[in-house]
Amino acid sequence: MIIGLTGSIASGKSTVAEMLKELHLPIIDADLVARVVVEPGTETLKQIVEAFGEEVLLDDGTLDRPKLGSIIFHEPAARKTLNDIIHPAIRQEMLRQRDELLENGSKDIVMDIPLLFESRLQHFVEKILVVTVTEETQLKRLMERNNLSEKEAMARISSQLPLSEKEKGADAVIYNNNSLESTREQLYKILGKWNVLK
Ligand SMILES: CC(C)(COP(=O)(O)OP(=O)(O)OC[C@H]1O[C@@H](n2cnc3c(N)ncnc32)[C@H](O)[C@@H]1O)[C@@H](O)C(=O)NCCC(=O)NCCS
Ligand SMILES: Nc1ncnc2c1ncn2[C@@H]1O[C@H](COP(=O)(O)OP(=O)(O)OP(=O)(O)O)[C@@H](O)[C@H]1O
Repeated sequence: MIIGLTGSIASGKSTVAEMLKELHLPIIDADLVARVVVEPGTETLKQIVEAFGEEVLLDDGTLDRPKLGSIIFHEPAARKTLNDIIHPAIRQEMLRQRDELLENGSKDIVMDIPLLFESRLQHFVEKILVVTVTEETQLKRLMERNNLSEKEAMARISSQLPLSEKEKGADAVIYNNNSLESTREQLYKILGKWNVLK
């Protein structure tokens, strides 16, 4: 079964992905893929520099992620420009990794895709698992984890569909406001129902 793991920024996808890794399930991580496809020398990085200028590069030629983030999380048009450049490359690499895992005999695969709904990638997966939290918890955890002001954190949260909308499109929802044990319990129950935990 191909499981799409999603949620919104700082809702707890990586936390759940870690729990899935402990169960030895293979994970395809869209955020990680998004880093690989912009490594120096790639066509994608070249296009980003053409669109945003040399100032989004660090001295060593790698992408200045905080700089690009500070542009695209505040400007919808700039975000669209970046998405149009980078998303095709991310999709291609994620599908390549999925096909490789299937060829090597993996039956259950997790695709961790933060923008699964925003990018309309529901057809990539067979089941959608949404990790959700209340808005207050999301804001608090994002500010703490990324050391962001409330304004910067809100800009990032507002760049995505509300979690309440994502919950509606889910096959299963994990409520991640409480302890990690509670989250793990919910996860195991869902995997059991889907026959992933035998
Ligand atoms: C803007 C960039 C350089 C900022 O890098 P940074 O290291 O600060 O953040 P990171 O990549 O770890 O992303 C953190 C979270 O931000 C959110 N996010 C990232 N990009 C976007 C976007 N284009 N739109 C909305 N939310 C986004 C996601 O929830 C993601 O999990 C980077 O996020 C990026 O390249 N974004 C475009 C690629 C993308 O859409 N990635 C999301 C997964 S496909
Ligand atoms: N149940 C929990 N209790 C306390 N802290 C938690 C819990 N779940 C996650 N966190 C913390 O909240 C923050 C966000 O979680 P995590 O990094 O898993 O989110 P994410 O959805 O993967 O975010 P992103 O989309 O930005 O990658 C992290 O600092 C994490 O340690």
